[in-house]
Amino acid sequence: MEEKEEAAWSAGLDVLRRLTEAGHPAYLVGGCVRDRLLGRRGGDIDIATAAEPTAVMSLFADVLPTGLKHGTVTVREAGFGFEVTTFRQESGYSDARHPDAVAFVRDVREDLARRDFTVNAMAMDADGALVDPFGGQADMRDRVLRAVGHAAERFGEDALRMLRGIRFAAELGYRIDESTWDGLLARRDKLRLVAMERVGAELDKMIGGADPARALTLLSESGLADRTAEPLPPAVVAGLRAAAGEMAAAMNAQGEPIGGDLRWAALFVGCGATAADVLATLRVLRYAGRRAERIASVARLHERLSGAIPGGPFGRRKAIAEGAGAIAGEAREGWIRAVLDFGREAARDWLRLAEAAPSAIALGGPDGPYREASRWLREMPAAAASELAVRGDELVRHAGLPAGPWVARHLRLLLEEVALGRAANEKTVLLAAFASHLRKER
Ligand SMILES: Nc1ccn([C@@H]2O[C@H](COP(=O)(O)OP(=O)(O)OP(=O)(O)O)[C@@H](O)[C@H]2O)c(=O)n1
Repeated sequence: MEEKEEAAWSAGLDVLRRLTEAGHPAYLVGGCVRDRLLGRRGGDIDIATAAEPTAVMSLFADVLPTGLKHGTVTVREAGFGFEVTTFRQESGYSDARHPDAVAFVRDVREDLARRDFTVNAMAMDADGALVDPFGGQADMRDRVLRAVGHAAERFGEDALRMLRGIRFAAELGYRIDESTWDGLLARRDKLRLVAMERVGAELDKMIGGADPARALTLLSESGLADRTAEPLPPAVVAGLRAAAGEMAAAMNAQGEPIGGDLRWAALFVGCGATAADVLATLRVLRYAGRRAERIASVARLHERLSGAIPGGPFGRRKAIAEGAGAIAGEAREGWIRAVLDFGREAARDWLRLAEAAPSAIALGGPDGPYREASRWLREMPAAAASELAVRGDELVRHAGLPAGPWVARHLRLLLEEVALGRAANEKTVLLAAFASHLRKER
């Protein structure tokens, strides 16, 4: 991985040299310079130059006009793509997201002046020399996130920058400069102008980042959490406020770090959001399909286990942890039924959360029954109808009845018996059990 990133970096420098040799000042700019100085690798390598797009296009063989209106072309070099953008100034911003007009300028400093934060407003030439007119290096040293120039203006130009600011502060572990924070508070109502998918993408980076708990705290303190274009469910907003501390345990877990989807699940579970809140939130944030399903399944399973759904098995957890026979048996059965209802995947996800943050997630604390549950899950001979030693069409043939919804119902009955260890997962055993179920139904 590292090798590939170094190869991309040196290909980027080649592009810079080609431009410079043709008489056009050119620099690496923005996030790639910031990350390089911080010793971080990866991410896009962006180039800014005095050359106008037509001049850039004439210099490179493999080049695509990807954003001519904004002065951007994509140069492909050594198998990597680089956005090369003409130095520009922006003006207008009537939608608080995009400039109404851009104008090409001659000096990289003018280009840097339109950027959001000092650490993002540095340029580096092909020899590694920095252009740093706003004190980005000093702010890095002091670990402070500061807007370039007048903060309220920067946030008014593009309201997304408020979320970016919180993300960078959390990711880099920087404090937010006071006048930058004041500027953010002054413009926070503009957040409603930002498309929800953009809000979702920023939140996702915060949750998946280095310090999600801090990001959530800043979101609440700034009031941005209640100012999105489409409201987040009140339970979630309240949860962000209340649970950020507790969630730190789950999301910034000391043990095996958990990935983005599970962190979302941890957040929801930890703030007591219902599965319905979860789905509503993910819909508002435009997280589609499988992801939303995965996160919601964990929340549903947790809801079941915590007894929010009647019959939750982990209610008398202390007794279970102490191994009290009848209650442990009941818990095991409840857990197995929950696994059948929500799937092995959700069960594994939930167990990983429980292990990562026993006090926040696992009902019953560090000694709670999740350890037993892990064993119960491993010992289940089948967790889905497809794992049974008998298929639906065999039941149809055996019964001599036309296929119908009864097939799925009977497969489920057989699955429960197998999963609970009351019947062996063998065809003859299952067909006999099926015959007996049929007789009872008549
Ligand atoms: N709303 C924005 C977005 C970007 N930029 C500028 O454009 C650069 C590149 O933006 P982008 O690639 O979106 O972000 P990065 O800063 O590279 O960081 P990340 O990739 O983590 O989002 C930023 O560094 C910043 O100089 C900005 O001023 N305002």
